[in-house]
Amino acid sequence: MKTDTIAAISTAMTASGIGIVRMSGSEVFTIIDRVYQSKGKKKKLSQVPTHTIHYGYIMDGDEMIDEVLVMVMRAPRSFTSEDTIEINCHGGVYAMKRILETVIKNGARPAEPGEFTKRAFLNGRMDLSQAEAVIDVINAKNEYALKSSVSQLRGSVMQAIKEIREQIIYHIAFIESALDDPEHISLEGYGGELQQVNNKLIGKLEKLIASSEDGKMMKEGIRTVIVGKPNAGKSSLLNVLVGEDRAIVTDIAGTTRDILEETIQIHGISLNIIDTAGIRSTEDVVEKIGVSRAKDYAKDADLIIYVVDSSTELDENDSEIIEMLRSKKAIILLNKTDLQMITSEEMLKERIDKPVIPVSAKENKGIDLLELTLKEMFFHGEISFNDEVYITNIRHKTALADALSSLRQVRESIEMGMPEDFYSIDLMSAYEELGGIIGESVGEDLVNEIFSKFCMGK
Ligand SMILES: Nc1nc2c(c(=O)[nH]1)N(C=O)[C@@H](CNc1ccc(C(=O)N[C@@H](CCC(=O)O)C(=O)O)cc1)CN2
Ligand SMILES: Nc1nc2c(ncn2[C@@H]2O[C@H](COP(=O)(O)OP(=O)(O)OP(=O)(O)O)[C@@H](O)[C@H]2O)c(=O)[nH]1
Ligand SMILES: [K+]
Repeated sequence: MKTDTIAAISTAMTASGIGIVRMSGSEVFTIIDRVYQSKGKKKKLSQVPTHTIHYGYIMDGDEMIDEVLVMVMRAPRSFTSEDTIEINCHGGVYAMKRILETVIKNGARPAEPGEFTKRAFLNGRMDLSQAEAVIDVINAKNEYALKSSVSQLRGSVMQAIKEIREQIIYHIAFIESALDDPEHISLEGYGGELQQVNNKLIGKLEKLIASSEDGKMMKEGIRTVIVGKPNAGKSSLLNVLVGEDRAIVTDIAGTTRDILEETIQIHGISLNIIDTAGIRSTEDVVEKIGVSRAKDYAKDADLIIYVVDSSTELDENDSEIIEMLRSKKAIILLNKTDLQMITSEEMLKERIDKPVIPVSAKENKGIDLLELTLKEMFFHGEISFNDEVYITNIRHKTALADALSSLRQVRESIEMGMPEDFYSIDLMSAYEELGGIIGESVGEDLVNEIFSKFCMGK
């Protein structure tokens, strides 16, 4: 099949050690033969075997642009399943752009964002859930996000969906053939049998949908607000937490309001700590801004970390904060335990049923217990990737929910003793809704929308 040849810079558009210009399509060999020159000037890359690497130069006519290594991958043994060439050049922005320009001048066209992966999908190398995992791998910011997206990339979601669909289609086929041929295939007692299977499938869908809670936390991190009276040690604690994994700390300047979101990693779990410039710079957090302001920030949070100075007494400000915590997931960090204790763990536990962790920001103590508590609170104590499939994609979750309601409809129809063709209508809806996840009979608009969110060159 003839396809036009696409080209893009696949590495970041900043100066770096090495840059990659990638090409895929029917004409890559014609194009590379025009622009590549080997050291001895004899070698034609159209003649070399697949998965080989070649040293040489990229030429724009007589002009040498850069010294490069070129990788050759022949169809169908490539990421896109098409003939693919990757030019590894020096990672200067200008050098990369010049090479891209040259291959375009010689017959390639600029790729759209995500177009390489889109081709991999359209050529059947991966299903839609795997293609979507590619972007999740790129965006993964912690260990669990990476693990769950690589597992999806390797087909875990696709596999789970396919197994469920196979069972559904089997029963649709059975009902249809029995209805076509009532003399030979009896539907006597079939409702009861289908009900059992259907209940199992409902259970599976429910489990997958439930996994999306964990999945979302893994992928996006836990939205966290730190509250506490002035001088409780919030900044000190944040510094200690940040210090846990300094290399992966990121500062993301918020686009709305003056919110600063800082992501910290606690053994692979991301906490997106929402901090406000306003609150930070005010001397008297609780008094001046009031609990109501803190409540505003806490409203959308997945977690509130309440820092208490154990060397002082609890006062009415603490009482207000404690009230605010009741309806939320919250962890109390009892700080400054290196000092003489006035407020104890027990005193807090009497007032509210939330985990209290004694810590000392000064001496860097108690942070491990925080990690365990987080795991318990958000991941039911364990995060395993052995047989578990995590749904991290909202599109998948929506499709699963739609399929679930179709299967519940089947259950109801069986309970009400409706005729069998009613079952097969709803089974078919579930089948199709699940098919959307893996990209079966999805519209072109949806496919375009999904891939348009990818980066350039992917
Ligand atoms: N340079 C480079 N690095 C990359 C990619 C890429 O496209 N280029 N990838 C893009 O995301 C990822 C790797 N994904 C890839 C998937 C399949 C094939 C491939 O050539 N598959 C062949 C050969 C397999 C084999 O020889 O065993 C095949 O499956 O037939 C290459 C990369 C990450 N790193
Ligand atoms: N002894 C001891 N002192 C601590 C500890 N944690 C923080 N401090 C001290 O307490 C004071 C206040 O700490 P901060 O981290 O600035 O407190 P904060 O809650 O951010 O204060 P505001 O920014 O005013 O809200 C500083 O002098 C810290 O050095 C601790 O664990 N032990
Ligand atoms: K301070």
